[in-house]
Amino acid sequence: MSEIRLYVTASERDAERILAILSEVFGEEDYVVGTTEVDEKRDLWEASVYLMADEEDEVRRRVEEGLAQTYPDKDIQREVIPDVDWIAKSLEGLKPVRAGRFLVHGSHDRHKVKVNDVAIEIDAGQAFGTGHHGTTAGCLEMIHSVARSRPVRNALDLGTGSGVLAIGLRKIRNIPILATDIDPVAVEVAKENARRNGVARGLRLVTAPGFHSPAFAEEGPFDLIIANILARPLIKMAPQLAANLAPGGSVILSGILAAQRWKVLAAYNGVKLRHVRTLWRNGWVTIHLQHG
Ligand SMILES: C[S@@+](CC[C@H](N)C(=O)[O-])C[C@H]1O[C@@H](n2cnc3c(N)ncnc32)[C@H](O)[C@@H]1O
Repeated sequence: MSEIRLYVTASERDAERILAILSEVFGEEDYVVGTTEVDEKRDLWEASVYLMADEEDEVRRRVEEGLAQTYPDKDIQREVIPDVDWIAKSLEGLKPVRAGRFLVHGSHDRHKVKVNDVAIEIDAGQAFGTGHHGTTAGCLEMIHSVARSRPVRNALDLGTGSGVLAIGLRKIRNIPILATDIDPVAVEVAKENARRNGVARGLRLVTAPGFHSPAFAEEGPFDLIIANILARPLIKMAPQLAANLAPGGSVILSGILAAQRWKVLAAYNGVKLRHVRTLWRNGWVTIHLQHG
């Protein structure tokens, strides 16, 4: 189901006030709210709430009621963040992308791989993850740094898409990896990509929504869990994700807009995962958390 952003455009001061109103309206509920700067010179900001499409009428009514007293004339705008957007985004530009030691490239750019590159060959297709999106590149960079600094004996890539992250990790660490996706088409694409990159052995690919598969208990708990999904499902999954993490393990989260990061961090602090590092790429953040 698509995610929706309802937002109001205002000056920085008003956007902060509107954010306070939205925080009051939605309190401890599971909605991500935040402000984003749109145009510094014109002092234009957006205060937003993120929700699932089937909640739109109800959430819009509550936003209207919340703003009625102080901002009765503010226009509530909407943006659809459809799943298909992930694929469209991943098709943007097909030049090779560097992230850490990784070079993600299409088959037409095989000749551009240099000696020290860890090459991941992915052709744009039906699954998200060619390396062009800030979240994928951020995860690859973070995987490189975590794998270098911590013992990682097994890993989970939740929401694997094209398989790019699992393939990258398998290329630098000869460890068992479970990679899952809610979308069976993505799982098939990832299997093909794993074969093409010569890392099919040791990489188990499974179709599963969230943590609903016996594969997690069979392969886990994991020293490293990578999940590049959206902020809201990540927040919901925090307890299950923590339960599948080995003691002292690391988590890499992405798919999070900069304005959403505090809420994600709060959810994960609640399950005893502490913040280690945040990487920023094109308005998206990738977060490294550690158990204990
Ligand atoms: C942003 S893409 C990330 C793909 C790849 N890991 C990357 O970093 O480029 C998110 C992927 O998560 C999958 N996904 C979304 N919700 C999921 C869920 N609840 N459980 C498992 N996979 C999910 C989507 O089908 C999609 O392939």
